[in-house]
Amino acid sequence: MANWFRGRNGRQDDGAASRAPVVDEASVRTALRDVRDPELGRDLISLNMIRDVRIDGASVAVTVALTTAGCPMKHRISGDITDRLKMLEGVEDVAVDFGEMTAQDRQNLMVSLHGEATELAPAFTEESKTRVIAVVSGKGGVGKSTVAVNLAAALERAGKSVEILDADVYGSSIPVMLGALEKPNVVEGVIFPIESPTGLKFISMGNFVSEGQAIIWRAPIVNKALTQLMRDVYWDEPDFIVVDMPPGTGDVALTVAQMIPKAEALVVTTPQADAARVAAKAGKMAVQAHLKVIGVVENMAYAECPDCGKELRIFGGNGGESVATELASKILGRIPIQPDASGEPGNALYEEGSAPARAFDEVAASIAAVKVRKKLRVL
Ligand SMILES: Nc1ncnc2c1ncn2[C@@H]1O[C@H](COP(=O)(O)OP(=O)(O)OP(=O)(O)O)[C@@H](O)[C@H]1O
Repeated sequence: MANWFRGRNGRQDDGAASRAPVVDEASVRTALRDVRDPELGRDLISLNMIRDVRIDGASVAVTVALTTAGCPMKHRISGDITDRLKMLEGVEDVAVDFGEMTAQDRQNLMVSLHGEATELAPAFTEESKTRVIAVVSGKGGVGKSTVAVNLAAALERAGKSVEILDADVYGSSIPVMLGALEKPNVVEGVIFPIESPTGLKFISMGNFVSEGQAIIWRAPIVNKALTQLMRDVYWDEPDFIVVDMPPGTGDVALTVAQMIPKAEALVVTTPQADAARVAAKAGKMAVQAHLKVIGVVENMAYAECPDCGKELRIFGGNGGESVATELASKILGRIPIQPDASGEPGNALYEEGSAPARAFDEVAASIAAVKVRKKLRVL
């Protein structure tokens, strides 16, 4: 504990007798609830990382127990603590010391992050407040992934916390769409969602394989991998998890639907009759797996005439209406064709206020307005 009271400015206590504290320990601990571990996403107090608080006059020193002594986030944590504690009235110097968690501490931490050894992470259980929106489609290429990421962004704009699970293992496009191709952090067997440049958190099998590498696993292996994503990823029990489902009515889509019976299916179609026919089938499969169909999104519904602003129905058909009727559901949104915001890596999100973004805001508002009855957590 040498250098105990050394602040960021490097000033050191000269060993003088202790002085009357300007704050008490409870205020320091309350303030530290605002400081999050950048990797684990929770505050340092609830993670039980603050081990010691010492106050001497205007100097405060804290000891932080890290999951591993070589934690690369050390400096950031130290800076965040210093900044926060210096906001307390009277505090002039802050010193941050680091220690390491014991094996038992780490075990306790994992249980608190991850729940007991249940089949799926707490967010996917019936008792959790998290609503799971499974975005399904019949045909590939109708814009299912585009809808998934833009819906997630719209829910965030509406003030909700959101994470994305890319379950479209064979065609995972979310990492490219969000411009985040890095591998996820794995701490003590827990996988942490990746944060895209815009702040959307997601996890995708695409981040575990090298870019361009095709996934050729057979269905049982894929099912196992998906189970792992729903069990071993640290889903922070956000308000919503948006799942980009595999297209169609195949084995993998069915298994995912069966694994999360509390999920609500959002069916994506384009106006064309062939897309609508298979989209309705995919919706029925979701119903068979006991998912509730929450609504239909008609993507590429029209293009806006640049001169007169009128709707130009480029594709014939009224796919959205027919899917909604067949599934006894309703259309939550019609998304216009707007090619210039899409297609480029990291550029799949429509700009806030643009016509498609506004259409997604309406979809998000309708979904957020649904009242869901959840089971009580069994203690
Ligand atoms: N409203 C839209 N306007 C213009 N282009 C769009 C729109 N929606 C999607 N697209 C484009 O269509 C293509 C397919 O979209 P996307 O990848 O979202 O479809 P998907 O149904 O998820 O496909 P897959 O099942 O093959 O993954 C992409 O290039 C995307 O940018």
